[in-house]
Amino acid sequence: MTKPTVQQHIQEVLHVLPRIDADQEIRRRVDFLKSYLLSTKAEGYVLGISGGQDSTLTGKLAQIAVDELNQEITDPTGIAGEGYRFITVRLPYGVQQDEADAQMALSFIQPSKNITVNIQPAVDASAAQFEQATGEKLSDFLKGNIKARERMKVQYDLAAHYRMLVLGTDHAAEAVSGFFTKHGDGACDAAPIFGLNKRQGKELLKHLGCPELLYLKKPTADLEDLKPGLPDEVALGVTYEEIDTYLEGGVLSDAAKDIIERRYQRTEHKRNAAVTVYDEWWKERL
Ligand SMILES: Nc1ncnc2c1ncn2[C@@H]1O[C@H](COP(=O)(O)OP(=O)(O)OC[C@H]2O[C@@H]([n+]3cccc(C(=O)O)c3)[C@H](O)[C@@H]2O)[C@@H](O)[C@H]1O
Ligand SMILES: Nc1ncnc2c1ncn2[C@@H]1O[C@H](COP(=O)(O)OP(=O)(O)OP(=O)(O)O)[C@@H](O)[C@H]1O
Ligand SMILES: [Mg+2]
Repeated sequence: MTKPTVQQHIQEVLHVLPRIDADQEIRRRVDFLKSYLLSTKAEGYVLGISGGQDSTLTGKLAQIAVDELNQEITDPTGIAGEGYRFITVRLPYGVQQDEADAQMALSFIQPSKNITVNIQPAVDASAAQFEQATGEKLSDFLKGNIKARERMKVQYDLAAHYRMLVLGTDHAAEAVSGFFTKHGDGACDAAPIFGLNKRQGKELLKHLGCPELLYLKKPTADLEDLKPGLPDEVALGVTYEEIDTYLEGGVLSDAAKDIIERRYQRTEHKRNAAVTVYDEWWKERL
């Protein structure tokens, strides 16, 4: 048997299908959220809503899941008095430039409850303490990762307080490039859109009746003070169209392929649990 190419290997590991049936994908991901929740003692899900594509999709699927559970279970008060809930959380760093988009996402999702926590005081305090302790300036880039980890922390605080689970928005186009903060937005209890690429995520949102603006806007991590709204594609040096084509097994330029595969190799540690003496993955070269 011939050895699979790196592209085929990645496609398989990340579970990407070259073609999807949007209704079927919505159904299986909502069902997954419902059955996983039922298999735990948790009373719902928590997720940060940014106004971007991934949290809009993940949030909508979560709300459908809890709504269906509450309809199907004859005594929804059986667990907590209010049935299952989905709590969204707005986590701006001060004032968010695309706050209107985040509000549009919330109107589309119609969460059971929304909470807003301004992460700026906590992030600024962390950065200031770091600088005082080391006597060195923290880069704007690394401060961006503090923002992502602060958002993770708030979501876990809420989940623990309300006896819920934290959702993540990791998907194939993000996983392949390792474009997330380790133990920041990369940390979660369940990742319902895993395996989809960016294009497929758009397709699901379209089927769900999402306002176009929320899936046609340029994806951004929006973490750097000095580069507000920096498009992911600029930071990555490759477009999502190219990443999606790669993940679907399509043909793209050698230059784009090379960027994707180098990123994949470099970020292997992010797609694994902390390395131990029993692991071998770090010795393997694709
Ligand atoms: N080989 C290795 N084995 C095990 N661990 C390794 C390692 N190399 C680095 N590490 C660890 O990983 C750390 C670096 O990883 P990390 O802290 O994630 O930092 P890093 O990958 O440098 O930065 C995160 C990237 O993700 C982007 N991001 C973040 C959040 C959201 C989004 C978005 O799309 O919304 C994008 C962000 O713009 C930035 O480009 C190192 O400080 C080290 O602790
Ligand atoms: N300002 C914010 N408020 C609440 N949650 C946020 C915020 N910024 C980021 N997040 C959380 O971090 C996740 C990762 O951000 P990411 O930019 O990858 O996704 P997105 O904004 O939903 O979609 P897109 O990639 O299209 O911008 C988000 O899905 C969301 O859960
Ligand atoms: Mg974003």
